[in-house]
Amino acid sequence: MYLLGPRSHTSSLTTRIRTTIGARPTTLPYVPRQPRFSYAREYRRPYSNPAGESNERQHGASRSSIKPLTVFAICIPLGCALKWALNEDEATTSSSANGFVKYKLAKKEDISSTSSIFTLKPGQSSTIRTDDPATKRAITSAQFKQPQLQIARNYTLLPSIDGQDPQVLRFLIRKERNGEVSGYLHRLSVGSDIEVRGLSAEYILPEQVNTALFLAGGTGIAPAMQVADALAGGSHVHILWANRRREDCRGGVSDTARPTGWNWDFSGWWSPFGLPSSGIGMKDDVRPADASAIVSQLDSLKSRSARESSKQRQTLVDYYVDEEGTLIQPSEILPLLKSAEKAADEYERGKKLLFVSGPEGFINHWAGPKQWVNGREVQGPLGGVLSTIDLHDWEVVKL
Ligand SMILES: Cc1cc2nc3c(=O)[nH]c(=O)nc-3n(C[C@H](O)[C@H](O)[C@H](O)COP(=O)(O)OP(=O)(O)OC[C@H]3O[C@@H](n4cnc5c(N)ncnc54)[C@H](O)[C@@H]3O)c2cc1C
Repeated sequence: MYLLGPRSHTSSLTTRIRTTIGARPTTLPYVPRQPRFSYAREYRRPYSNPAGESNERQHGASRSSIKPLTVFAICIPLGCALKWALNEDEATTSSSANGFVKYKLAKKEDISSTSSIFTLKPGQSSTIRTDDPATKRAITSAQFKQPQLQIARNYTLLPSIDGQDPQVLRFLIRKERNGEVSGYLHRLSVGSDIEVRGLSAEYILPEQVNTALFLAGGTGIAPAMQVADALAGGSHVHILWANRRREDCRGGVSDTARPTGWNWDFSGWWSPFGLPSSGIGMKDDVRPADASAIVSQLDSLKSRSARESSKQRQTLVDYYVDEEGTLIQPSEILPLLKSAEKAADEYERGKKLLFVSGPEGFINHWAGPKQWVNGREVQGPLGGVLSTIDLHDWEVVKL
């Protein structure tokens, strides 16, 4: 029997709400969500600017004769506007009204033609810390503000790399075609201000995890990396990472041997990304020298787990590339589930978690859509390909 969830737990943890700038700051354990790649538009509050308001009044005043009362009426709003403008930095950097704090875009590292790693450094005094013990076993994301449109989107925090300042934040952000926030972020130059709010937890890992198996699509690798980081050395982690193009996972070499006859004809096999499958077979047996920063970080996570654990608790990564016709097959998942179950019986207990993370189409294909209940998004029943597999006591988590 499979469990989808733990349902009540994850439904509250992974609840997705439309996010407005004016909403309360979100901190653990409250977990707001907004659609990952869903086309739902978020509520937009019209941009209101106290300075603009005062200008209007100023304009109105200039049409009338200048009387002492009028001067007074002009000065007060002008003074307020000036004070607001001068205090703006303080307000946005101190967990203020809307909880956003100012960061500087310190580095933008291209991973592919559509995605980059954004490295953020604190703008002023108040920051979001990545070493908070409360977030140690959580999959966390932060919200980025698009100031002109007054909308915000979630981006999953990448785990720290060796020697990283705990005040620094890193994110893998894909530029969506016509995407409002991702487009805005990708247009920013290094040194620009970015307003960020968070962190919030999408999911908190149970105390005892035996195995975490990830079906990750595209930027869905970020939560997989957080889990691999949190469980390194203590649990078995196996990530199956699917991408549209090789450039997204440049230099990635799969750990698990392929089944014989891997160069099957994939025509007709449904691609979760909607691209035609060419059936040209694996290409990741040759690792270019210039592995992407994400692949390098995955390699570091694998080395760390190998150093810190026995063979049964290692981190493995397999790469799948749409344009190469290598797609995650249901027939590959079953043996992985079985071998993890066998290892669990032999070595130790703990939960067996099967995560599905990535674009909406990817999640729908593997685990069925999430559902909206009373304005909140919940896990919904298990559907898709995984519903046709006997999952025993694996828990499925849609991220
Ligand atoms: C918890 C969580 C974590 C996330 N983590 C990451 C992450 O680490 N990295 C990452 O890159 N993303 C992540 N996302 C997704 C991210 O939050 C955004 O959804 C994504 O960047 C798109 O936002 P946008 O404003 O750029 O695009 P939107 O403006 O919201 O548009 C999204 C897509 O919809 C299309 N679209 C817009 N309007 C319409 C319309 N009317 N009709 C048809 N199509 C339309 C656009 O062309 C675009 O392709 C995460 C989401 C969640 C919920």
